[in-house]
Amino acid sequence: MLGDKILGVIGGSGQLGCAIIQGLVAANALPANRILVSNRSGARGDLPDTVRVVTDHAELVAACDVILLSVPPTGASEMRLRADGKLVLSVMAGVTIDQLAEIAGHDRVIRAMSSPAAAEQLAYSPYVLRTGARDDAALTEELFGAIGKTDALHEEAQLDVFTAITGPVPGFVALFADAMIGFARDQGVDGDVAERAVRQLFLAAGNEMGAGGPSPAKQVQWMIDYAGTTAAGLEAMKAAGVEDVIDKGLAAAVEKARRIAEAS
Ligand SMILES: NC(=O)C1=CN([C@@H]2O[C@H](COP(=O)(O)OP(=O)(O)OC[C@H]3O[C@@H](n4cnc5c(N)ncnc54)[C@H](O)[C@@H]3O)[C@@H](O)[C@H]2O)C=CC1
Ligand SMILES: O=C(O)[C@@H]1CCC=N1
Repeated sequence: MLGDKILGVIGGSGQLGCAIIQGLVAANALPANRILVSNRSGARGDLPDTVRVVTDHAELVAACDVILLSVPPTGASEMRLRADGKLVLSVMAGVTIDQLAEIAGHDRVIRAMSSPAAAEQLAYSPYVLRTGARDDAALTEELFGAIGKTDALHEEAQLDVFTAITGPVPGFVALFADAMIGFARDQGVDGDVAERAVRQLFLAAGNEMGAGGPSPAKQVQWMIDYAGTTAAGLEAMKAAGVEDVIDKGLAAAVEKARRIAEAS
């Protein structure tokens, strides 16, 4: 279905738009010659060669069946695509589905979140759709399924939660990794060794968590029940309020995503 369409990515030379295109092409979901990019700053080197780049949105809209918006949210709500009933999707943080309907000029719109892990087909891309796009769920799942995993959400507000937790990659995980590297360095471990060790840990943990198996909550409980060195560390972290700190940080990110709608 998606393979029969022409996809236009507005902002497709940017970090996220380019990663989505790379992932779609790598997954053979869409050949590069069926993708158009419209970008204010022109082409960028790592876009597949046969992606056509234009600077005029009207040219892209006229040529494409499906339009994906991936420009910065500031000022995005002022765009007017006059997309003539064509499916318009967005991966922009904070830009609401009502604003998307204004941008598209109709309500065949889908608001999603994704991440640059799309390039490796490892993004998580949840979405909500407006009534006018209710027949487009299968195509949307094909598109986002090709670049990772996807879910249909029923409450738009939850997209702001995923903007905070799965939009940035490695995002908050990098902070935890850096704290572990810092701890090892403070114990006298060479910086390069500490970094190599922690990168390997996160690779192993990521593979294990991504493969399914017991839930993270069960894994924590097993480590606590094992009553070894890790249990001592986990209990000390919990007693120091690590979960509250994470809650506060993520709540601040969600709040910022919600403020974007007012500012954009
Ligand atoms: N980078 C990330 O990790 C994530 C980004 N997002 C969202 O994706 C969107 C794009 O973000 P990035 O790719 O990081 O930004 P970016 O700054 O790397 O790329 C944006 C691109 O859009 C172009 N552009 C700006 N205004 C334009 C316009 N009016 N018409 C055509 N092109 C225009 C710029 O020249 C630039 O190439 C944002 O809305 C952001 O909230 C969402 C999840 C993760
Ligand atoms: O940090 C950001 O603003 C981008 C948008 C969503 C996730 N990362």
